[in-house]
Amino acid sequence: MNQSKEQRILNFVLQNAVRGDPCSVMETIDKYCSEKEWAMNVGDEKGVILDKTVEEVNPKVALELGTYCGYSAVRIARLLKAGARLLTVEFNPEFAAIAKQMIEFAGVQDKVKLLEGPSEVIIPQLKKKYEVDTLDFVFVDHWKDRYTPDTILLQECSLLRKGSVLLADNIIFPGAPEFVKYIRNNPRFQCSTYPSHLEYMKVQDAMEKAVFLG
Ligand SMILES: Nc1ncc2ncn(CCCCCNC(=O)c3cc(-c4ccc(F)cc4)cc(O)c3O)c2n1
Ligand SMILES: [Mg+2]
Repeated sequence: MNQSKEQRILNFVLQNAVRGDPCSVMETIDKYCSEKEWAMNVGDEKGVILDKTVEEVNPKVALELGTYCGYSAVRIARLLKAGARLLTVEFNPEFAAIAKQMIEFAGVQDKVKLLEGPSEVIIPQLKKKYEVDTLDFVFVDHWKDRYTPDTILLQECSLLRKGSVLLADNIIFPGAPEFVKYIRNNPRFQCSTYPSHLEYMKVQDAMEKAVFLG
C-alpha cells in the first residue's frame, strides 16, 4: 500500500531533523513542503504571526483546532512556559497518528495533549473531561465552515474569559467569509487582521486575531 503524503512528511522529518529540537522539525517540514510536496501546514511566514501572538498571550492553556501533521502544535508548544499546556484536536485518525509521532520526535509531548475527534464533540468535553477552566489562546485552523459555529460553541461552553485570544488561519484562502463577517460584527470581540500569504505559495492569505471582551 503506497504511503500517504503525510507519512512521507513524517519520514522526511525522522530522517533529516534533529530529535528533541522543535525548530529543526519545523524547518524540515517547511523545507519538504516548499521543495517537494505542498501541504496545509501554517508554514514559516504565517508561523511568525502565530509565534508573536503566542508570545504576547503567553497562554497557560491553549487549544488548537485542526492538528494535521502537528507542525503548528510543535510551533506553539515550543513557546509554552513550564506548566503550560496545548490541547490539539484532530478528527482524522491517520493525521492524528502522524501528528503524535511528530510531536514526540520534537520533544514537546509533555506540553501537548492530542484529542482525537471532531471539534463539535471535543469542545463540550473540555471542562469536565479535560479539566479546562477557561482557554487563554485558541488557534483556529480546521474546517473553514466550522470556524463560526465553534466560536459560538466555545462561548456557550463558557470556555472564553475576558482577554482570551483567538487566531484564525486562512481567512482569505481558502477563506472563511462567514466567520470574518460574524467576528468583525460581534461587539464581544476586538478584531485585527494580519495579511500574509498561503503557506509555501505567492497567494494572498491572512490571519484574524480576535480578543474576547467578556
Ligand atoms: N470539525 C473538525 N474538528 C476537528 C478537525 N480536525 C481536522 N478537521 C478537518 C480540517 C481539515 C483541514 C482544515 N484545513 C484546511 O482545510 C486548509 C486548507 C488549505 C488549502 C487547501 C487547498 C488549497 F488549494 C489551498 C489551501 C490551507 C490551509 O492552511 C488549511 O488549514 C476537523 N474538523
Ligand atoms: Mg490553515
